[in-house]
This record gives sequence, C-alpha cells and structure tokens, in this order.
Amino acid sequence: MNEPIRVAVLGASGRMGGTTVRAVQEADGLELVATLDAGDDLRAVVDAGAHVAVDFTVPSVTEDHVHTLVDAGVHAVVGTTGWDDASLGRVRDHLVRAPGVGVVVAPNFALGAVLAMAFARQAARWFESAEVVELHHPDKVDAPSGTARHTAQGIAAARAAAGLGPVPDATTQAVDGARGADVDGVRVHAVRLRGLVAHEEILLGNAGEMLTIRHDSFDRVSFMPGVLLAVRRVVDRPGLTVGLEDLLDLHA
Ligand SMILES: NC(=O)C1=CN([C@@H]2O[C@H](COP(=O)(O)OP(=O)(O)OC[C@H]3O[C@@H](n4cnc5c(N)ncnc54)[C@H](O)[C@@H]3O)[C@@H](O)[C@H]2O)C=CC1
Ligand SMILES: O=C(O)C1=N[C@H](C(=O)O)C[C@H](O)C1
Repeated sequence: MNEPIRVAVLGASGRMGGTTVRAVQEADGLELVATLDAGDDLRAVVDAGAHVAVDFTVPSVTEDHVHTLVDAGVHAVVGTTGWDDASLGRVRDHLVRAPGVGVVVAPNFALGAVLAMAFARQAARWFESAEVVELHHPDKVDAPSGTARHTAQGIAAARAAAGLGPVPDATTQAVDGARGADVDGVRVHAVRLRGLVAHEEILLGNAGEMLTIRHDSFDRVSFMPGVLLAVRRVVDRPGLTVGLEDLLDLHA
C-alpha cells in the first residue's frame, strides 16, 4: 500500500482553511500532519514531515510562504488570491532551483467555476461585448476576486487571439467606479452581499442576444474536490501550475 500524503494547512483557523482541514481528515490517502495560522512558525510544516502544504491565508503573506516551502522541498497548493504575473514569475524562477518541487496556484478550486472560465474563453471570440460580475460574502478583503481577474484575462486573451478590438463602450461621463475595474480591457464588477458565498456571471453580448455563463458556490465544500485533486497531483508535478485547468485537461 502507498504511504499517505502528509498534508499541512496554512490559515487553518480561517473559513477555507477550516474546511480544508476537515476535507483532508476525511480523504483517503491523505494525512493531516500540521495546522498553522497567523503567528505560527512555518518550520512546523517541515518538523511535521509534510509533503504538501495547502495555503488559504491572505494575499500579503502567501508568496513568502511559497518561497519558504519551496526552499524546504515542500510542495504547495495555493488558493489564496492576490497573485499577479510578477509574483508568479518569481515562484517560477525559484522552482528552477528546486527540481522536483511542485506548486499549484489556483484562483478557484470549484470544478464548476473552472469550467465556467473555460467556457468563457471558448465563447469570447464570438461576441462583441464581454463583462464579468462577481458576487461574494462581505467579509472578503480583495476585489475584484481572483477568479474574476483570471476570467477576464482569459476572455481578453481569447479576444486578442481572434483579432477582436476593444469592447464597445460610449461612456464619457461616469461616477467613479460605475463601470467597474478594467482588467485587460474587460470590465469587472464586484458585489459584496451578506448571504452570498462566491458567485460569478460572465455576460457576453452581440446585437440582439446575450449569453450568460453563471457559477454559484453555495458552500465552501464546493472547493474541496479541486483542493484534494491538486494535493494528490502536485507531488508528481514539478514546477509551477497556474489554475486547475491543466489538471482537468481543459486548457485550450
Ligand atoms: N482558490 C479558491 O478556490 C478559493 C480561494 N479563496 C481565497 O483564500 C483566501 C482565504 O479566504 P478565507 O478562508 O475566506 O479567509 P479567512 O480570513 O477566513 O482566513 C484566512 C486565515 O489566514 C490566517 N492568516 C493570516 N496571516 C497568516 C499567516 N501569516 N500565516 C498563517 N495564517 C495566516 C488568518 O488568521 C485566517 O485564519 C482568500 O485570499 C480568498 O480569496 C477563498 C475561497 C476559495
Ligand atoms: O474570498 C472568497 O470567498 C473567494 N475567493 C476566491 C477569489 O477571489 O476568486 C475564490 C472564490 O471566488 C471565493
């Protein structure tokens, strides 16, 4: 019988960290060996003999965590948002000097959300207009969501590859923020509402028609199949993987 994968959870007292702790405890072939939160020393991950650390913390610390883990030879599965091309690039470079170590950074581990992003990329080249609306619980600290940014970047890349120009928008007078954030030329709107968990609508428009792609996470358990998949796969996947798309064979 194979040895279990030894897993540490960073941010274990948080909403996602707590859900991950329970999912790892219940998962076949995984063993929870350490739970850390703010103020704890990351050396506990190594002392516990963890193979993989799952990070659901805050944008200001997550990159440092990954570099420390890579130096220690611990694979990382990261759901924390706030990553950009520069921070991902630094991790990619670091991993060149740490052969055999894998890092998965995914803005959304819910399978439906990953599919929604893939569908949006596929559809984007056929529509003149595209906007993204993300809706979340009001305790979320970042806006727009990492998922919405990733979605908009995917749409923008698909539009550019198809030779589409800017989305039409005649706005010349607007209250600050009324048109949302501009992510690579795609407008992204963020709603914060008590009662919500994590939701996204991708609106694609042509003359006389609209395609809406919508995903709803009603409960944080929705992220767990993706987290567990990444934990199981990262140990045999050296280097940096961004998004769950590749693990689900969804990359265009
Ligand atoms: N990729 C995905 O599928 C998902 C990603 N997220 C992201 O995960 C992150 C966490 O979200 P929530 O759990 O809702 O937040 P939360 O605020 O409930 O939990 C964050 C936890 O991190 C802890 N923390 C802060 N600094 C730390 C440090 N230096 N070391 C260890 N722990 C530290 C906090 O004390 C807290 O317990 C956010 O960036 C969120 O956007 C959330 C849901 C799904
Ligand atoms: O903070 C959250 O809750 C979520 N954060 C991630 C994001 O910013 O995209 C994933 C999901 O939307 C839930």
